[in-house]
Amino acid sequence: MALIELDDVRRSFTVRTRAGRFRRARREVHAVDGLSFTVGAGECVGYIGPNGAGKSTTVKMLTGILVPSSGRLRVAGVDPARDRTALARRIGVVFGQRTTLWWDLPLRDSYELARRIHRIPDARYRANLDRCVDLLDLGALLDTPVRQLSLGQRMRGDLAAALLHDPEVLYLDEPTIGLDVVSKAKVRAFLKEAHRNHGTTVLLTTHDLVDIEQLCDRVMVIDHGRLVHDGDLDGLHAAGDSERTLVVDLAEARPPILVPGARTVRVDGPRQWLAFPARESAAPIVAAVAARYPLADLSVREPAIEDVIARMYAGAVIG
Ligand SMILES: Nc1ncnc2c1ncn2[C@@H]1O[C@H](COP(=O)(O)OP(=O)(O)OP(=O)(O)O)[C@@H](O)[C@H]1O
Repeated sequence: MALIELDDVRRSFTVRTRAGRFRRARREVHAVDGLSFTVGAGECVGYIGPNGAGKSTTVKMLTGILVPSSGRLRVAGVDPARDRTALARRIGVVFGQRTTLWWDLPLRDSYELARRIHRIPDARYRANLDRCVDLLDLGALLDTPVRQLSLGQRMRGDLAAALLHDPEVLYLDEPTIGLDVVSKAKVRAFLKEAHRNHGTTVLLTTHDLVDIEQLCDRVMVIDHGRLVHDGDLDGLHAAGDSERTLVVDLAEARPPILVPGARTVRVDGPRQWLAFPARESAAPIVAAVAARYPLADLSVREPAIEDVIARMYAGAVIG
């Protein structure tokens, strides 16, 4: 069953630009320009693209905040713009850069408000709150006003608020942006649990390919308001011929490392950067480096989404 359906959806904005000293010209911006896709119940789909590609405009239409200029759009069978209030009980939204929590109130009070707004039955509310507090490690923070929370704590608080009413669909807009490694891991583990054990359908916007790699089976790429890729992450890497980077810290400075399957692209003292195809495993390269060189540390870096998309265009393998 499709929970999200878009058929030739468009949304334009008229912007005024200065054209000479006294004249102003009107220009149409096609933020979303003929999007068609469906997301099935229980899918976790990455929705990525460069800045200004039309991601936020899509999510705003899916939540009913913006009305499409044309086309057909349904979420759980509902037209979001027409029935925004009914839909609000069935969806959850998390924005990495904005909070839906009450700034001056303790976390606990924001959750209590969510309980009333969504009319969550007592037993279900208590069970869901206990689960979120446990998985997101919120126990010690419940009585802290939101404005005193760190970014990572606040994000965990926001995630709980978005899931207390058991939404069928969850929109996540940059849920790991600005978080440290530990907070990112907590957020990802929680989302995995929500998706696997509760069948929540997730649409995830992010600039971090690790989010996609760990959470999504499918990734859609949007650019200039159009869908330019819909498939798995390996397919995206293959289309873009993209590369990951193995960052190697040797025990001492050495000439460029030579191992099969990777090429050394940079050397800075004992640190060396080795590029290898993103769709290949890092394991044999790590093993070869470890067998031949004295190692102090290793890490693998994902390519930037912008680079993957740029390479897709360079290879003109869009589909
Ligand atoms: N209210 C608006 N008025 C005028 N133009 C807008 C408005 N909202 C979005 N746009 C334009 O529509 C295009 C798509 O914007 P959108 O915010 O959807 O992109 P995005 O993919 O979410 O980008 P980012 O990754 O930077 O958040 C941009 O060119 C943007 O300037």
